Amino acid sequence: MTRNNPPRSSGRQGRPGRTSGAKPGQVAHPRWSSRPSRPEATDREGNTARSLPPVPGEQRPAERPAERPAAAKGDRRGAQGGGKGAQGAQGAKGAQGSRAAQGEGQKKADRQGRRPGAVRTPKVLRPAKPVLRQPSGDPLVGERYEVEVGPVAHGGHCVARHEGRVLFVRHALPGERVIAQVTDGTTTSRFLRADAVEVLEGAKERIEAPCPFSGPGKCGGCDWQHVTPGGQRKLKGAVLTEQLAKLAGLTPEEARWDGSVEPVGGKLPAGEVPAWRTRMQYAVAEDGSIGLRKHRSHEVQPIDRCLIAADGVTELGIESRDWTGVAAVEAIAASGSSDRQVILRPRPGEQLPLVELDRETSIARIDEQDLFHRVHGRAFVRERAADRTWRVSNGGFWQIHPAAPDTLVDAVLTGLDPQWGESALDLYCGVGLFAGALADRVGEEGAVLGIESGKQAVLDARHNLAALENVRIECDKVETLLPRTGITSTDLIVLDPPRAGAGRDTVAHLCSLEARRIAYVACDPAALARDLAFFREGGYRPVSLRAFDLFPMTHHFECVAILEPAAEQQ
Ligand SMILES: C[S@@+](CC[C@H](N)C(=O)[O-])C[C@H]1O[C@@H](n2cnc3c(N)ncnc32)[C@H](O)[C@@H]1O
Repeated sequence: MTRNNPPRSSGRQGRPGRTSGAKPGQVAHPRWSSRPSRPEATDREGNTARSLPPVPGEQRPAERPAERPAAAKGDRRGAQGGGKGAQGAQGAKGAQGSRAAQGEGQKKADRQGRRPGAVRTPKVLRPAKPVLRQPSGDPLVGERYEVEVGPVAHGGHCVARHEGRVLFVRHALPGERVIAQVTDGTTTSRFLRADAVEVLEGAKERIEAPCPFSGPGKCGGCDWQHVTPGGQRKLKGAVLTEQLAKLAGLTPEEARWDGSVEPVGGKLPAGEVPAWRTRMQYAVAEDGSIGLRKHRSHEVQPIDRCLIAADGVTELGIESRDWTGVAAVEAIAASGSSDRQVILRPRPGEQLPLVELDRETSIARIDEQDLFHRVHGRAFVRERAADRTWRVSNGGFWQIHPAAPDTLVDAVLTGLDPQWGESALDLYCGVGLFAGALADRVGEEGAVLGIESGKQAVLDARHNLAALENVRIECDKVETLLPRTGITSTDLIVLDPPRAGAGRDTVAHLCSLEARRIAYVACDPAALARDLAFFREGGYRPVSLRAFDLFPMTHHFECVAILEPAAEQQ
């Protein structure tokens, strides 16, 4: 079979003459190759030159069936993210669909004047368009109410009430008495948003915010600069407890969670802020000063330093430059290598300025058609984690906290306890982090199938895991490709979906595969809790749940839930 062919629908993909050892329909144990036939330049959204339609009259060399491009439409990182159509041969119907999609893509490309080989860029660097909504009722913005602050809620704010109306209050802590100033809402709003602008009675976890740009009306990046590190983790734990109860009907005990949110990255001296953010997205004000967006706003809070930015980012000196003519700047400092990448979006009609930074860095540009261009240096950074070097191209997905990949891989492997010869799925696999770790454990008698919708991430994953013949990476949406594989059982599953989670249909499908264990890596506790309820419907229960503080100073955190068939737990 051709190297990059997807699994055959029988699920038996062993090399001719070789016994795979897989049950019928199980992820088989062939010598899958992760090697792409030919590496191609693509952007972080995954469009390759070949996946874009040819310009009229252009002749392209004939493509091997396994390399037939999927669809012309680009993937989107995160919840939006999937390409259209599986890569590779899906039979005549699939090929026709693919060609039809290309035709559509061609029309769209013609409309947009897109060049062949040009690649799309993610939403993240696109200037946001203001949404114009006409609110009903009289505006209450600026009104001040004295309130007693109630529990923390999902999203980084606390809940309070004033004359029966719910307020979501930022910069507050449970149990405090504060003056809350309304930032959003009218007399008819279901709830109001507010900032605690004055603290009348503070909680014991309250501290002076170390960052001068944090606070009411300022930078929207950190939610909890005013809270001790231990207090932040308690808040995150309270949010997880509440989401589990509300959306999964589970107590911490039932979820097999000890109630802690584990600190990551070692203890710092009191008052010091962890510099963990290896990827920063800066916004640029009209006057060229750089900063970060205010909370729920397109306004820029100018900054001269971000305390949570990793040293490798801070050292670039981005904040001390004039960025006139630029709309957005993204900076990446890899962990375990000295690679740095800065991705710039010039304002419409403006040329890329001469970029002089304090450290050597690769530069890329995003043009008005959202196309990604390498300006100089590499189009990728090399990250080091889980005993491997990982190529991550064009600002594609990689965990932001430098300790996150190792922490999550360790939690997944500890929870799944992969055995030699087992088969595994790595869903939403990005550049292959968990697939690589699983492949080492299941060995050459085992097999790992990774599924990822971002085409560039797939190329990176295939490159990163090229030495592992027991890994295969496929490019498509999980929900589209998985049912088409014909795989009816597997031993292990890792899923690491975007914030929106996996959803009912995907979870139902996963439950039908009769995996011995499932590891669910989740960055949103609400999506996790909802999906745990779906897993329960499918007969799976958590046997362990861990939460990690991988986003200090913000309300975000990461969870790893390990699930087993409920029957096994009796
Ligand atoms: C949270 S990241 C996890 C990546 C990887 N597991 C890691 O730790 O580096 C989620 C990944 O899912 C991809 N993705 C988003 N929606 C998808 C979908 N419907 N099907 C497959 N992949 C998807 C994104 O492109 C992204 O790479």
